[in-house]
Amino acid sequence: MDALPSFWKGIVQVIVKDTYVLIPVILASCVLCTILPLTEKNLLALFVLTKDRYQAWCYLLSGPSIIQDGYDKSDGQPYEVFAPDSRYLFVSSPKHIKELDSAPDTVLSLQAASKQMLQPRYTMHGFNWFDRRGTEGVGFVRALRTMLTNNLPQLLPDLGVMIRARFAEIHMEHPLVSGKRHSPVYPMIVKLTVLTNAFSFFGKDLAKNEEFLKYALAYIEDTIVCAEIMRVLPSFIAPAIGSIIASRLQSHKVIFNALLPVAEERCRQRDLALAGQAVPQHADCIQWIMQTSPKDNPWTPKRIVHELMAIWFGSVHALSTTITFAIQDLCMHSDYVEPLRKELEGAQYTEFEKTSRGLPLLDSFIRESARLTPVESQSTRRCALQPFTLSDGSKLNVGDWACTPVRAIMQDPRHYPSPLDFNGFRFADPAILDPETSSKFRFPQPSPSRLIDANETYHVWGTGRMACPGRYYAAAVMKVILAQIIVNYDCDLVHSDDSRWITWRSSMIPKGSTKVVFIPRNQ
Ligand code: HEM
Repeated sequence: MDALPSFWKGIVQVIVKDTYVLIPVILASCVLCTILPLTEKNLLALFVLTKDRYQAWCYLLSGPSIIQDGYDKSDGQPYEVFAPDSRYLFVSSPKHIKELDSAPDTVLSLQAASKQMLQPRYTMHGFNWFDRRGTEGVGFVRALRTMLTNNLPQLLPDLGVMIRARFAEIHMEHPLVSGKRHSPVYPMIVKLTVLTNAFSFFGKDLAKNEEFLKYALAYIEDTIVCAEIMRVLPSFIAPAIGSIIASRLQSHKVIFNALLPVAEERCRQRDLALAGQAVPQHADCIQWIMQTSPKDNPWTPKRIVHELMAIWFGSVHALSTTITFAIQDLCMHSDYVEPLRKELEGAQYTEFEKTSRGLPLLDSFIRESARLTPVESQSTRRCALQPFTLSDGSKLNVGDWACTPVRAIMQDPRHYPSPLDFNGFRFADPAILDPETSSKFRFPQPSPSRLIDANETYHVWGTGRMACPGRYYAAAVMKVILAQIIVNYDCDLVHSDDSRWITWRSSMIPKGSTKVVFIPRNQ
């Protein structure tokens, strides 16, 4: 809640009050009592219904612990969890996960699950998002997975300079308390991520446009809150309320209107190029999304902007959350700072800027932080568009979701020895450290792995053929931002014992009130 702007805070506070949970349940019980004869069977059915609905609403506030509880009791078998708007079937065995991954997109759909989560009709300027993935092509995967990743060596040096300067500016805005600046770390990192992504996706002109950046940030917050309101409303009233909220939200209109003329100009240049004329070259997401749209039915400027808005949301939220938790881990585990600095101050960083790969110690540190505090406890979401049955007989009805309990799997001692201990170099090869340094740390995994690896026991990026195509970019940006902090500042949490996050559904969101003291090293 701390992470939300004040207008939305009020609304969310009202929604999550216990009364809101109980009133519909009590009213439904009263109605049923009056229309059904009070037999023992009916009373039992009523009790079960009331309990199930109560538990479904509890999921909103206690999702991660409900998912963990189900995992602990399931012994590797699929188990169900109810939310107010969905039934989730959690699967964790490699065999069942493979079955999800192999199901056709017309049966189990990531796109339909994302549509339910983000409510693009109301939050993305009326985006008519198809349930079935690939209906209008999946060019965006190549745009992000290949073109954006290949462009990283051109981006990284500029990003480093820009992040360093902007971080210092934002830092100076924070109040001095007993001679030290107390920085609210989550809002600070969200601002930096917005700037970084705007530069990488849309180029330096839009990244310099303060008004655009302000609304690009507000758009993330508005989307989260508006989509949540839509999801908990009864379906008969949702379209009316949704239209009212959408008409009052400024951010999605401003973003749409800022991107539309750029997309129109790019489409005009595309047509000129097809007619054999010379046109300017561009290397940004607007261009790549346009280029990878279906050849036989190229996207209109409006369709390109809708796609960019969807990618924009996905790119800022998870990225800023993961970086924030990694900074907090850096504060709490300061023994890692020295070897990390050594890695970052040497030739390895120059090589990283040239290739976008490497920095294995920082890579492992971020992977370990995301393992213990993943932004999501639910991954690999697939909404059933048709009934589906797993090999053990577990059924998904139309509208149910299949998913994986990512946090529970990543904290399972069968996959991760000492699962609740933070071992920042857990995923690194001990041989890359000198023996004296390596003796100070533990390397409990049997073999090293990389931050971008998506495998059977690490679902932060999803799994299988739909694993996040933005993860190469995300990993590189996380390294640039953290490198700037590690090299230029000593950092410490102001109240290290306070809780650092809130949960909503299956998400863990850093508290906006958590403060970090960043002391410039050159002071
Ligand atoms: C730490 C940051 C990020 C995390 C944890 C993350 C996580 C995920 C996850 C869990 C999925 C679903 C995969 C599945 O269900 O199998 C996903 C999909 C996706 N992500 Fe990311 N992501 C991150 C950053 C990004 C960034 C920066 C971009 C854009 C540059 C991006 C673009 C996408 C897209 C477009 C999809 C949909 C893929 C498809 O439909 O095939 N993500 N991401």
